[in-house]
Amino acid sequence: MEIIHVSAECYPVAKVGGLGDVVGALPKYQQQAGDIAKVVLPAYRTRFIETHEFEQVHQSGVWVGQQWYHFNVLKEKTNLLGFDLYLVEIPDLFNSAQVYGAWNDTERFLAFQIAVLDWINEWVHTPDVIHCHDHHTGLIPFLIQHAFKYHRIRGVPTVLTIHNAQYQGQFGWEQFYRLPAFDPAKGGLLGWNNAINPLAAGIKSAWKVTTVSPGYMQELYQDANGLQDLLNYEMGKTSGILNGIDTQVWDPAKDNMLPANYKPTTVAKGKQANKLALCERFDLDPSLPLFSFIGRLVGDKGADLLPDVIGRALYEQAGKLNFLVLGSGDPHIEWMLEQTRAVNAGNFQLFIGYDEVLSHHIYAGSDFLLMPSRVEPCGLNQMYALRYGTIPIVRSTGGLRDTVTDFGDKGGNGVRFLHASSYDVIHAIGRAIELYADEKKLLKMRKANMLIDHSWDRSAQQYLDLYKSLKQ
Ligand SMILES: Nc1ncnc2c1ncn2[C@@H]1O[C@H](COP(=O)(O)OP(=O)(O)O[C@H]2O[C@H](CO)[C@@H](O)[C@H](O)[C@H]2O)[C@@H](O)[C@H]1O
Repeated sequence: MEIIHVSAECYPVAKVGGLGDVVGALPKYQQQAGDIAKVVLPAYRTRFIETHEFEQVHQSGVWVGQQWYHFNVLKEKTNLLGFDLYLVEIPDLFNSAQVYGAWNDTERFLAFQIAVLDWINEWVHTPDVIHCHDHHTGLIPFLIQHAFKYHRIRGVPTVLTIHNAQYQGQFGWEQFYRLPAFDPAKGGLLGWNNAINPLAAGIKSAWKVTTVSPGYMQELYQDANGLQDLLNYEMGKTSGILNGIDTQVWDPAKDNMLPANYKPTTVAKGKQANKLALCERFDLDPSLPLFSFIGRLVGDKGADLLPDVIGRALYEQAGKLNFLVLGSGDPHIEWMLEQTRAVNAGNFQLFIGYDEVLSHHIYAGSDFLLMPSRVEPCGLNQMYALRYGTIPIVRSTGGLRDTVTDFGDKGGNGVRFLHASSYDVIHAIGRAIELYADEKKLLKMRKANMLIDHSWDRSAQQYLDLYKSLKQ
């Protein structure tokens, strides 16, 4: 079976968050299972793209409204990632390393989607399925079915995976002329709430719609940032498939980004060595339990709670714990965290920015990983934490609820709390400090957590079963 993943991110080519991890891993597992998996993404000017070799396999141009853009399709030469990587180079629109947040994002991702379909339309064969990820590729299922120029590939099944329904990519109806000509009777499929909504268009037009955990799918029927009615209407074609993690990239026994490698049997010594190096770098006392946070500093991740949580926990539990935060995002949250550090520097350190190597080191060198997310479709951090013997402390929501159980219950692997409030997070931290004091229990949990299988094998099979169900 030939599967084409179309995405805005793919690790290690271009990664902003968890979407990159998923699109960098799932195709690899599909390829290992004997299928042909290809990934197509825009050619940003990221370090990976600048430092690897590509061959040109196609060149053409697209009209986006009255604007003409030349594009090339480039293929990575060595199959380095374990699957074929194709980049759509549109020099006029993707001319920096920036993935999202450009003033003309709508134009950039529209041109990208049209270029991808134009290219696939020219192939001599057709793929078995086109798998789209998030709203940046959400117009593809609509265009392939209703834009006149794609009639050759009309029958190709499409799957849309929602990694985060908070982001939908809406733009005004006055811009509909930018899309390739389509059957006007079908125009309503593009819209939601008086705007063209690429995520809604994808949900309406894709043959199957998935999201990244069963728990989040259930939540989306109640609240999907305005799309809940649509998801209820389309319920029959929706399902939740839990993300896996790339156990080759995320393996504490072999991870070359760590100062010290370790496995379940050597976790006590290994984690201590990583913690010592981490605490030395950030000037923190290694004898205290280390609570860390890694991620985008946005309200959905509960990052706005961190300044209050850190300030109050360090006051209430003075001298009993340290915090470390790695992330970037909302400038106000960044500023609040800087202020919190200014008065708690001995027990709280902060790295504002994106640093893949440091993130690996924090997963390995921390005792606890905090995830007070308001919304968490799946969450990968808690699975990385489990694999690195770090205890996750999570709000009971979405994929976090599907993967973390409370240590108060038999066989529990982490600490869970209910509300995204400082009070609940601080209470959970208090329970974690008690757990830390029980060395025997902590070690047993760490060892057991490291052995939990969150690899992609099972989920990749679920995707395969889904694709097979689409074969006519
Ligand atoms: N400053 C920083 N420096 C280094 N690394 C950083 C970093 N900030 C984040 N990361 C890394 O980015 C990834 C974040 O993964 P999440 O699953 O939390 O992501 P996100 O919310 O972006 O993705 C969405 O898609 C994913 C995939 O489906 C879902 O799991 C998730 O719930 C959904 O919100 C992890 O690999 C983390 O280590």
